[in-house]
Amino acid sequence: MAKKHKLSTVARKVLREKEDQYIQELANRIEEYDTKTSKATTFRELPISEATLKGLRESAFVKMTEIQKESIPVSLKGHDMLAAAKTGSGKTLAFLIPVVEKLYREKWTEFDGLGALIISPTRELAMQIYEVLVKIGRHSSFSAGLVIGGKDVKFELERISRINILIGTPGRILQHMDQAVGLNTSNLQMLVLDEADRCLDMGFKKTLDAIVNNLPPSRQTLLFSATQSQSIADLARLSLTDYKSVGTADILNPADGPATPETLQQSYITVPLPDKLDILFSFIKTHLKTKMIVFLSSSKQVHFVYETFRKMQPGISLMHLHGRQKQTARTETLDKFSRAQHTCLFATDVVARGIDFPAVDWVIQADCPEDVDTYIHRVGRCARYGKNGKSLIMLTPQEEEGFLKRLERRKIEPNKLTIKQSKRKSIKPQLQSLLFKDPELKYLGQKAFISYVRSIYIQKDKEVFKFDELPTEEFANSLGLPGAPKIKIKGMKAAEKAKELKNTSRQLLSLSKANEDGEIVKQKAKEVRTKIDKMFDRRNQTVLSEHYLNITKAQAEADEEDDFMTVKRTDHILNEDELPQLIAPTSKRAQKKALSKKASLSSKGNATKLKFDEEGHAHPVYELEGEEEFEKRGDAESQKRDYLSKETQLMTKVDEDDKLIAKEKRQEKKRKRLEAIRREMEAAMEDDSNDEEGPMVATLGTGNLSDDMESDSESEIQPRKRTRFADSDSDSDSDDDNKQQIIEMAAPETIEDLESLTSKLLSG
Ligand SMILES: Nc1ncnc2c1ncn2[C@@H]1O[C@H](COP(=O)(O)OP(=O)(O)OP(=O)(O)O)[C@@H](O)[C@H]1O
Repeated sequence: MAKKHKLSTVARKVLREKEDQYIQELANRIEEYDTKTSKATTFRELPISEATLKGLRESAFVKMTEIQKESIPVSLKGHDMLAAAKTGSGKTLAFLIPVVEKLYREKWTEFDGLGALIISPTRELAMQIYEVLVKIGRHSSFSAGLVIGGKDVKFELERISRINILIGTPGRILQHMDQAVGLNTSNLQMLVLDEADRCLDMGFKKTLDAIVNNLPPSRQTLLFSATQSQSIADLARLSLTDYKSVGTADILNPADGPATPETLQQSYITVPLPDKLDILFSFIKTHLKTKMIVFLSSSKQVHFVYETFRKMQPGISLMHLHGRQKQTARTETLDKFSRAQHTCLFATDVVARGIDFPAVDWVIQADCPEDVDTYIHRVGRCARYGKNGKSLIMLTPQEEEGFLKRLERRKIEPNKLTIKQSKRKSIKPQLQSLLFKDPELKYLGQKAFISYVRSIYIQKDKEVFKFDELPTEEFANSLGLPGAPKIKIKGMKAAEKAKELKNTSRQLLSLSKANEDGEIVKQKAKEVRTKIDKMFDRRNQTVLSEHYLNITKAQAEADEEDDFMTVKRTDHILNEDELPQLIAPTSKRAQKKALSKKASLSSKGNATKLKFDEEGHAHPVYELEGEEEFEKRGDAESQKRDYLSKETQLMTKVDEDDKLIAKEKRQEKKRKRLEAIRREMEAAMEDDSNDEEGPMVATLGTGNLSDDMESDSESEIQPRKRTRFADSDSDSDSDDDNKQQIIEMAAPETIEDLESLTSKLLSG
């Protein structure tokens, strides 16, 4: 036994020496590789390790894409890099291979701690990078981990110290760095920023600065993106030293052609805002045998369109994905959509960047993106890796000219499409009926309306997004709403504010308009209204007012719109002229009601208030006291002084109490305001792909990602069924040497399994 052990030690020593020699050879080959003259087209021709080559081969990666050919040899040489390449061109491998190779050449082990940090702006993208890393690094001997928020930091701490390659979203990574015994980055060799320009966008800048300040300056840094919207100066902030630019000229210089894939067929249609949903529904109905993504501007839009279209059954499976869903739901949808053949996914820009969905036929941009970069990333979800794909953008007449001009500047010239009249079908009546029947849907509609209007209002590019020209009333109708919910925008002009103030007499107005159920039936001058219309209005009023009450009750609970927009009123059309006056009820029923109220009051005459003494005798509230009794209590002057002093004391006391109450109220209000700001910041980070504050966490070695995501305590994690896998080169576990290559692990079926797979130290 001892002899055997000695032998294997010797064998290991020999192996180690061989490995050292091999690594030295690799280093020499890298040194000798001439990035200008060498014409390697396959991964095999690169100076990279057998372990990585094997991982690549087993994942069917043989030939390199352009960006891979250009960037990998340069990164292998240890240069900092700013790399840009079109969507779907294989950037993920372009940075993962140098990362894996660097640690391999450094003979990194779990005891060396964190060797590489990969930052992605969204959780979904982080998970995807992780999956690719697991595939190509399956024969490498270090661990990888995913930190995307959610699990309490303590839970991750023990595991994080053993991770060699960490992938995560900026917020969560920083959170770990901020821990007293947090992430130890002193040994870090490489930093990668995927979707670098997005990582530098507003909201991430400070976080990234803080992260970078925590990293050793000697590291190698790689920045990758499909667009380079930020200036080079911004990127240099990340202390790129003596960096090489790869592929950036194509992306930055429109003269070299569009920044979109050649295999992408791009088109646009001009659609008035109120017709958008009709056209979208017709489009889906006529493309049932396709896989498409429909981009909308906000989570609420996505939610509303998904819920209503689902009820109208277009004949294709529908899915939805946005930043306000729980991470488990998001992951599940991503997974389902990836596997589906014919389906339609409604999404926000949370999946606009980086996500590699297989075989997407169409990308529909139902709402205009905020800028051309977002356009490029959205359409980049199809036509990936040389495959064909089609995109369609719906532009309102207000947006058309401005946005096409911006696209043209980047050499993107989509074809104009027109819609056949015969294919046009209005879904307005169906939507109205749906919303009429389902108060929740109606509420969603109102929220969708508000968030769309808000999204236009907050756009920076006022030449494209013309808030003042929004056909709000027609748009609200097109969503199935009876009218546009009124929206108050902070910073309104004084005149508009005065107008709002005028509305305070609305209660009076409402009273006289109340029907027998106490509901307010809105009047629309000279408009013929059906019974259904009236019922619809009544329902509408009830639904929103209920929610409105909830919204106004606690400002702190208000969602992000409430910062600068609030639902000001719930009935939709208000004739300002009729506001402050006393209103004569117009309907017969209301007249009758008003009269009967009046009649009943007058018939009762003026009420006299009485009070009862201890014997039960009634007295008027105010009784004149007899003169004798009055004089018994002293002269009038002293009685007056006593009375005044008593009342003053009382008032001082009441005043103090009032002040105390007012102070408490102020403090409460302040607390709520701060709370609202905190929530809003969290929501802003959570939405639009800025997900690092969210509640999800996954670390390598937990064994099951979904358990991590759902459970709050370690104890909730269930043990999994374990399967034995052998290294493909070893076919028996009977002999001791082979036994060393056998790893016990769970069957890799899902991302959770993949994650647990990398937690093991696999032998190379
Ligand atoms: N060398 C290769 N051989 C075969 N397939 C590849 C190769 N490189 C990448 N791919 C495939 O091409 C697709 C796009 O790759 P990837 O997601 O890395 O693109 P990207 O450039 O990062 O796109 P985006 O800018 O949208 O993030 C993926 O499905 C990937 O598996």
